[in-house]
Amino acid sequence: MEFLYAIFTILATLLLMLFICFLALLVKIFTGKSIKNPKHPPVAGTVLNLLLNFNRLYEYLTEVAEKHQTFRLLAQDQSEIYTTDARNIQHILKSSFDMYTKGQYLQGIANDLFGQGIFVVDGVNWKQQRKLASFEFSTRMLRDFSCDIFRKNAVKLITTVSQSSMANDIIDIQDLLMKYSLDSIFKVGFGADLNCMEGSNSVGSTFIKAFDDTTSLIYWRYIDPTWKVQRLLNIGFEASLAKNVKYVHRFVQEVISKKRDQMEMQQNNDKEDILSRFLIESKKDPDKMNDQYLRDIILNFILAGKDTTANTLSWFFYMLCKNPQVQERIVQEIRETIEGNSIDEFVENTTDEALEKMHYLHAALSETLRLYPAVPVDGRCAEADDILPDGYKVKKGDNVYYIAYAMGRMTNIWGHDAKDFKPERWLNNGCFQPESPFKFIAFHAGPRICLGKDFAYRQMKIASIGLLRYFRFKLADEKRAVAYIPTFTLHVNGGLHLLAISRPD
Ligand code: HEM
Repeated sequence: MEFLYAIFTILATLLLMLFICFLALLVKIFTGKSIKNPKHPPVAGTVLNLLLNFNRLYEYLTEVAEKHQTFRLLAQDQSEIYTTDARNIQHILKSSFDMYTKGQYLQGIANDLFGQGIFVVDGVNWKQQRKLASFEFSTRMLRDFSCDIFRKNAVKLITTVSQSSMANDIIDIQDLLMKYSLDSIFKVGFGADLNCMEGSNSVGSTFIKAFDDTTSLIYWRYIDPTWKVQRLLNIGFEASLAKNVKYVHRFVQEVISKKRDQMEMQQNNDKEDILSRFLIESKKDPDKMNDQYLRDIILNFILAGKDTTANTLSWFFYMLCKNPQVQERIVQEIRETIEGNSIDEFVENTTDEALEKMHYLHAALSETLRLYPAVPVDGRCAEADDILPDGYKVKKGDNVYYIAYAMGRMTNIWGHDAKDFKPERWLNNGCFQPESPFKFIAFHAGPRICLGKDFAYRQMKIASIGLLRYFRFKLADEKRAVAYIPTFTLHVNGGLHLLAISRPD
């Protein structure tokens, strides 16, 4: 009885909070001076519209963006401005970089998990991490080490798919690719083996689950206006979030301690992984670069590298099943470029040189990211009043978001066939032609453009070349609708179920 009473009290508190938010928004709608002012972006609704359309969030934003290139949704304290205008995007991400930051809103939401990591911080902290990480990412050592890991893991990927193919089993390719990318980023990040793909490490599976649950629950904070109360009372989603964050932090902390001990024992080993290189760097400034700081850096890299590439590859395979002629065209390019008698020899031959020759594959991956950007919506917070290049006013504290998902589908940006999957649009005489990063915004743009872009393309190419060379993929159930779950990245809801048919040599 007492338990039921507690549940009732919690639900009543949450409903009351929602009701207060709703009233606050109503007051704002009827009294807000800027609501009908044409100098401000048109109001398309309130943030409650996001909650009501949660399951089709990006379709909803696309529909509104088709009517207004820039619009806003009212929130309690500020406006949430959304834009698909490349001029505005260049302004917030580059020309007025210092005026648009990650902001306290995002930091308040993401801090519990990502602490002081590169994704969340601004100013001096960001500059220091960016400088260090850019240097590491440009080294030949990291490039060679990571490609070597991608190849070794690609062999495991092919072997796993081969077993399912022989048994005629359905494969959840997204699940497998998640494991592939987590094993890879873990090895490149920490120099440690997680072995998720082989399923030999139950600790690895528990870590993935805790990490995934944590990121979904953090994302929910954008939608749920009652999350702060839940956190304060340690109830509902927030109670489960707190438990998961604790587990993830403890896990990473242990990896760091182990690495430190290992490095002290083996003075002369090659410091190829990112953590070892940051640990060496930390000796120069041990007070600032303490274990917690290193934990935040590494967690941010896992977030950056795991879901983005695995999700993109999943949508890529989905597109190839929907467009079998593109699948065959890629296989033709693979056969023309890379040879090898055994799987090991073939994968070993996916050298940097070979990857660079594969223009059509590069185009097909970019086309996937145009329609299914791994980060579908991203934004910045205005630190001062401003006017966007399209003439609309922004108030200090407003968030300005760009909708990458909508942009890829807009005919005013990509032409009448914007919604079609056409790798050819990226090619000129068979050679890949890059687009302006403010138009093709999947990797962000300006000084904070994705640091792992080349790294990600190499990883995605090595995995897809290996899989497509040995198998033809088709959807296990053509009738099953494929949709996304709205989180930080574009995740296929319920996985992507495929059949892999062995290709003759
Ligand atoms: C298809 C794969 C990927 C896509 C689409 C992608 C996209 C993005 C986007 C949109 C951002 C901007 C986030 C923001 O500041 O709001 C970003 C930042 C970043 N990405 Fe990626 N990413 C991918 C893979 C990777 C990988 C594999 C790594 C590293 C292992 C990586 C490392 C980073 C880092 C460190 C930043 C932060 C840069 C900064 O704030 O200065 N990314 N990425």
